[in-house]
Amino acid sequence: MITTVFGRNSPRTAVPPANPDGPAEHPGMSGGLIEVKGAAKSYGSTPALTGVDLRIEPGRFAVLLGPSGSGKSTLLRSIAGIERLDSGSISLNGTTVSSASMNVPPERRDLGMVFQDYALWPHMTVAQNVGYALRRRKLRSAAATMLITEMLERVGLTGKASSYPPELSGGQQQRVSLARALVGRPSLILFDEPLSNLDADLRERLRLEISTLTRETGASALYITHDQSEAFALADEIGVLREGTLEQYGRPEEIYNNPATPFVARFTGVGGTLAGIVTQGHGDRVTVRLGDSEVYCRPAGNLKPGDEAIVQVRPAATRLSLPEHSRPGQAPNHASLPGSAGTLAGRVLDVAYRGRTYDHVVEGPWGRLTSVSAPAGLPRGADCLVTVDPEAAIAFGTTPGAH
Ligand SMILES: Nc1ncnc2c1ncn2[C@@H]1O[C@H](COP(=O)(O)OP(=O)(O)OP(=O)(O)O)[C@@H](O)[C@H]1O
Repeated sequence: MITTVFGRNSPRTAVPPANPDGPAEHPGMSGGLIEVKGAAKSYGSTPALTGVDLRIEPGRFAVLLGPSGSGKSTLLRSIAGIERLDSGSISLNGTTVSSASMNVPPERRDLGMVFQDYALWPHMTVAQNVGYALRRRKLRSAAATMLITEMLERVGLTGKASSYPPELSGGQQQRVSLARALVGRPSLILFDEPLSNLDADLRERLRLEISTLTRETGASALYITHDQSEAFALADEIGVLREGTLEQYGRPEEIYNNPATPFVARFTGVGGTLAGIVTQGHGDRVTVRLGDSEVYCRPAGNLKPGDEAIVQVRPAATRLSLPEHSRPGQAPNHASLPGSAGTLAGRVLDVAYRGRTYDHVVEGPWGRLTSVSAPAGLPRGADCLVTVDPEAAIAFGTTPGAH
């Protein structure tokens, strides 16, 4: 985490950014093109970004997802102009704004920002905070008042124009911050984990408002979070960062269905990672032996028999059933035929009620799956079968040079 006057960790009374707001030069523009090329940045001997390339098309809502310390804030703050790159460049709408030798200040970048800690002026009213974003527009005060009133209405704060930020709840303060970012119609809006300080219910509601209102303005957006469900709920495109490197950037479906690396798969939701040996390939399927069982998977890259592999199983890829000996009178079920999904015999270690379904933790000689869902709960200790859908079980080679 970073602490600066602009940072997420600054206290509620922090001075807001020099310009957390709207367009200085091109009011009324819609989404801008953002191009990041070879962006690198270290803090002393700690690398934060190690050569990131990223292109966000105009009007797209991009989300950067990554664990703590992966470089999300550094990239966002470099795009904002708050941090300087060591090498590489950033351009907005075709104009270079950051490079090793130059750094256009935030207030000249035609962007708005929403921070985790709101960064509102405590001594200004709500209307003045929002109006701060319009100060460069030299609007007549009646026109500015109209824009501010409209914006406050949009974010559900009609009647709070004369309140001061410390008189508002966290959710209301974040709405003021959103109004301030949107009112000037910048071509780019940056979101620095804006929902992290809010409770679950409010997070959900505000997330929807951020999504809807931002898309209505037509602005491009870059949003950082470590929460995969937030990323998938908001994004047109998701970028997954790890240790200062962008491991993959693409549509949510691409990221989920074709994760480029085991890390991307793990960070976007897996219900288990199982280690085994590839025994067969059938075109776009491989068979992986896990102990005395086999599963059928989609290979990430080229895998051949004998390769060591890990299988990342998406939670939606499993189906739970009782073994034959627990279903008297039923014919044997040879589920483990090539081309069909493999079945793993195991035992229920834990079970949790999740509303419409039950989530089971199932263990066997092949490993452990942590999120096996079923409409009815099996008791702890019960023998069971887990059928794995090959479409959502992805095998990555782990033999050096295997792919
Ligand atoms: N001002 C700073 N001084 C020294 N090191 C820093 C500074 N800011 C970031 N770093 C380091 O740079 C790396 C990337 O940090 P960054 O804050 O960009 O990651 P992040 O993904 O946003 O993490 P978090 O979600 O915890 O804020 C980390 O190793 C971090 O410790």
